[in-house]
Amino acid sequence: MTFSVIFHCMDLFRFPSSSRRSTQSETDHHHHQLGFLIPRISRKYRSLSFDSGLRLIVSDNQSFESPKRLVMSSSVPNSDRKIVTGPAGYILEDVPHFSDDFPDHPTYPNPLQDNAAYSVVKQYFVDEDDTVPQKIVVHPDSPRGTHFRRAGPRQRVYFESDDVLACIVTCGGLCPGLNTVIREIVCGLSYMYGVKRILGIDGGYRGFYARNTIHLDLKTVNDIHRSGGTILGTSRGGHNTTKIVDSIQDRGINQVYIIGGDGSQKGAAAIFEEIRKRKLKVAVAGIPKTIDNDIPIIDRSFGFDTAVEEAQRAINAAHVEATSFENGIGLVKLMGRYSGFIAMHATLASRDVDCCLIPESPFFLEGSGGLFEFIDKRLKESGHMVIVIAEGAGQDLLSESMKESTTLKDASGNKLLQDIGLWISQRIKDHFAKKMTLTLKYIDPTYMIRAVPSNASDNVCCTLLAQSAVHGVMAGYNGFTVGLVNGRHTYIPFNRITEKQNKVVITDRMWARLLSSTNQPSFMKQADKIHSNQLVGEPGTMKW
Ligand SMILES: Nc1ncnc2c1ncn2[C@@H]1O[C@H](COP(=O)(O)OP(=O)(O)OP(=O)(O)O)[C@@H](O)[C@H]1O
Ligand SMILES: O=P(O)(O)OC[C@H]1O[C@](O)(CO)[C@@H](O)[C@@H]1O
Ligand SMILES: [Mg+2]
Repeated sequence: MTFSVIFHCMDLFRFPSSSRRSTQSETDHHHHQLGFLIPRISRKYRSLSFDSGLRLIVSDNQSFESPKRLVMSSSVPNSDRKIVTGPAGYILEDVPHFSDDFPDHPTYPNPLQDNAAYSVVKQYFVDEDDTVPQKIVVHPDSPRGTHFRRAGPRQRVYFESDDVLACIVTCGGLCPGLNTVIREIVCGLSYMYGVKRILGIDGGYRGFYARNTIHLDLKTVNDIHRSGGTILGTSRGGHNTTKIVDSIQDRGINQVYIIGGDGSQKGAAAIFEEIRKRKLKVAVAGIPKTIDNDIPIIDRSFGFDTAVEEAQRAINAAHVEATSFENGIGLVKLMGRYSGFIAMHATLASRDVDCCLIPESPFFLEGSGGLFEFIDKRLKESGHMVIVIAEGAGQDLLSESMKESTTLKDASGNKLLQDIGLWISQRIKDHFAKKMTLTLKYIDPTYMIRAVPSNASDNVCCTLLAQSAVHGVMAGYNGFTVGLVNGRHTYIPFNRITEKQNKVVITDRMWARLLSSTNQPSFMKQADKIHSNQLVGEPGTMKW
């Protein structure tokens, strides 16, 4: 149920859910019906709660001449989506802010202004109106489209250093850089904002209510960025929103930093909604983490660059094995439960891969246009072959062959995969057994790739993400995931991060680049080709 809100000057009018714009007389009529003043707050937004639980947040610096339309949704869990429109189709998908719920919340000068390291920077604080466009490839008459609030420090903060009790939790699968993000949240809070009380949550979400906390300070995190994994431990499952928020409330925690993938960010959104319902002055910030790069909107997730770089070692080994034997095949399985970004980018980086198989691009084995036909052709051409397959690819073929219909799930509800690498290796060996001498070596570096420390580029990425999260929380922003959008750090509403999974779009130019680098066929049957043409959707968020 969405209410269109037309407001003029200092008043707010609520109209029945319709997108029509009201005439002045109707507006006057509604004004009398809803005639109420909205408490002024110290920011551009003022909030108003109706008994229906709907909360509308409007910006009040509107002049009569330039009425804006604010579309709000009262559907849970995004009860306070803040969408502001502007000229030429400008849309800001803003994030919640402390002042939305606590209009009289005190603010303090940002201690950074007295910090020697930052005082030399001319324009260190981010301007209130700085926003970042989601789409940067535009035409002269394109509408300006969706923007997100730019990350960074603001002039005023909503926490006094000694009042802060922050906690950090890591959830889901491992990813290079987890420890760097933990380290830089601790360093950012300590060095930039003088915060001394920071807790680690032990073992993922369940640690909130089932474990003691871990003390974090500059000393304990000093060199953790050199190790893979997470010093806090992680887990899947165990997200009990009530128990988690009870623990946050009982412990007096007022800042929660959640480092995790798409599942964790959904968990963060649920925690934020519960905190809001309880009217707790607690900030919740998500730092997106996934080796699969399956989180939408952001340019890429931290750890992805390291994972692609690490995958090169396995692909190179596969290439050495394949070229050392007659009709040698080196087959490498990489991570990618639902999204094939690692396999795609590792293949493009290597230039030695003859065939890349990902979950988003269906393939079949037997018959004309199938994988076996292509292997036969490639071995005849060059006598060796390297195949890279994402662990989520071909699961349908495997389930069919094993006559398995039930899909097992992990504690978080993610699909538990069969080992496609082992299965397809056996199928290839069986198929060519009577046709030619073939030597196939199967390499599975999946966990090796995600358990390593982050490389230099990801370390910088982790540092800036962590600092942006700290700046945002201290500035009173709430219920956001921090993320790089077109090279700029932004605060993204949870609902945008959790609305879908980022997948390789096989009608995108990037996939075409891959096909032209491996010269593999599309492996699509005619029916799939028609279906995929219908799939032409948003280009993937990979900005290449
Ligand atoms: N829809 C959801 N609502 C609340 N909590 C969730 C939801 N989905 C997942 N979670 C919780 O978030 C945590 C992490 O989820 P999950 O295991 O899916 O990993 P992830 O965060 O997606 O990371 P990765 O994909 O990198 O493994 C788990 O504790 C899980 O219980
Ligand atoms: O960590 P687990 O439970 O073995 O799950 C492995 C999955 O986690 C990921 O590493 C991240 O989601 C996937 O690439 C992989 O399929
Ligand atoms: Mg996930």
